[in-house]
Order: sequence, then C-alpha cells, then structure tokens
Amino acid sequence: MQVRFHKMHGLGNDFVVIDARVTAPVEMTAARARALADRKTGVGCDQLILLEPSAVADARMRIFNADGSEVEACGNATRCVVSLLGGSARIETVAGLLEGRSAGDQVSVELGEPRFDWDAIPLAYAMDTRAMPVAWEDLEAPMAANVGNPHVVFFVPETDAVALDRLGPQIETDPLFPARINVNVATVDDRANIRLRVWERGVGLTDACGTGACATAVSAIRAGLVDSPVRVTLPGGPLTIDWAPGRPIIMTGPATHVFTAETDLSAFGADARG
Ligand SMILES: N[C@@H](CCC[C@H](N)C(=O)O)C(=O)O
Repeated sequence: MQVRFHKMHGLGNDFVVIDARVTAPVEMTAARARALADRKTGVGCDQLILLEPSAVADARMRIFNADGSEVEACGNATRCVVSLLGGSARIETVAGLLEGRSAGDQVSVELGEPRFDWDAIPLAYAMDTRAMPVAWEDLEAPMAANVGNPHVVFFVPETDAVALDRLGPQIETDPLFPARINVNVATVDDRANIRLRVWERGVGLTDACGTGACATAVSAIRAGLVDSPVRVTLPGGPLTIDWAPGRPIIMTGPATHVFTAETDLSAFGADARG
C-alpha cells in the first residue's frame, strides 16, 4: 500500500506523519511502527504519527514511539499536526481533545490539566508526588505528573552532569512505574528559566520533549520554584509553558515541516503484529 507521509520535527524531536484522514485506512501495528521509525533501515523518527478521521475533531491523532508502543500524548507532534492542518485545529487523542493555533512561526497548544495523584501517574503504590521517597544513585526525591502521559521530574544542580543515557533506561523500566515513565532531569536557572534533558519512554534521549517540558514546568510551579510562564530550554531549543492550578497547560514553540514523500507500507512489517 502506497502512502504519502510528512517528515516533521519540533526542536529536533522528529516525526513521520501519515495523514490517513481521507485515504484508505492504514493498518498500524507495533512492528510496522518500529520498522518505519528505524533510522538505519526505515524512514527514521522518534514517533510515528497516524492521523485518522474523527467525529469530534479535525483529526484523530495516534502516537507510536520508536519501539512500537502506542502512547497517549506527544506535545511536539501536536504542534506539528496543528501546523500541518493549516494552523488552527482541534485534535482528538487518547488523552483528550487538544486545541492549537499558530501565530507566525510559533504554535500554541492547550494540553489539558495535569494530574498529580499517585494512581493517575500511574505509580505502583501510594506516595506523595511532590517529593517521592525514592532514589537512583544521586537522582533522588523526584516529582511526578501526568500531562496526558506519565513523567517523573528530577530537579538537579546541573542537568548536563547527569548520566541520563545510563540512568534513564533503569528509571523508565523500574517496577514503581507500571506503565513505564518518561524521565526528566531539570535545572532551574532562575524564576523564568529551566534547562531540561529528557529520556523518553520507548525512545531514549531526544532533542526535545514537549510533554516533558510541560511536566517539568508544572512541577516547578507546583513546588514554587518558578513563575508562569516559564521558558524550558531543551537540547533542541526553548518552549514556553504557561500554567496555573485548575487551568489547562499551554505550550508554545515551533513546528518544522522537512519534506513530503511516498513509501510502500507493505515493505514495513506488513503482516507483523505486536
Ligand atoms: N516526544 C513527545 C513525547 C512522546 C511520547 C512519550 N515518549 C511517551 O511514551 O509518553 C513530546 O513531545 O511530548
């Protein structure tokens, strides 16, 4: 089956976006998503995004990590899809209905209200998500937030000094996190600026993670460390996050279209399932 796809990125967090809103349905399996995302043998991306028709929005967005797992939310891809759909769009996701709008080269999306209860993260057992009584070597007492997907956030003196490539996979797969977890390591520079690195669930180290920036910002606001709006600078560049308790999170940043091409989907994990 021949399909058109768009290669896009948000601050270097890159996507293959297949728009199946008006074409024949695209059957996406974990194996097919993994094969497409493979940077050596496939097209290559952090997330595979499948747009399908929606009865309640402009599109239904399905999100597959590079390891093939289907997940609930992706902040950077949401901005890319808003831009692809013309700069103003309502998008249906597993995490809820998201709205976005472009202004110049910036796209703002409303990502819903964060959840902080331990079972909403989810964690394996009850604990205070403001200062969790756990540690992995020097990384200790993280906060946790679910911003559509699950995140743990460590505030550290210097994010660049953390061996996230080694500790990220350990924390991601710790039994404390029954749905696995995205791992954020952040340094608060001042009340308006945070620097952040992210080990993404199902991917690894990425240049940027929109939901990671949101989870980190709301955690820092909740802890009284910064004021809203706050700039969160990732290796790929900055995002602005605006949030107050009881309000949805608003994330603003760029969305870049790289190219459009066609590929034969049957070459990628045609009959593979799971
Ligand atoms: N890159 C994303 C997050 C993608 C999903 C994440 N890896 C998960 O498993 O929840 C973003 O920009 O938010």
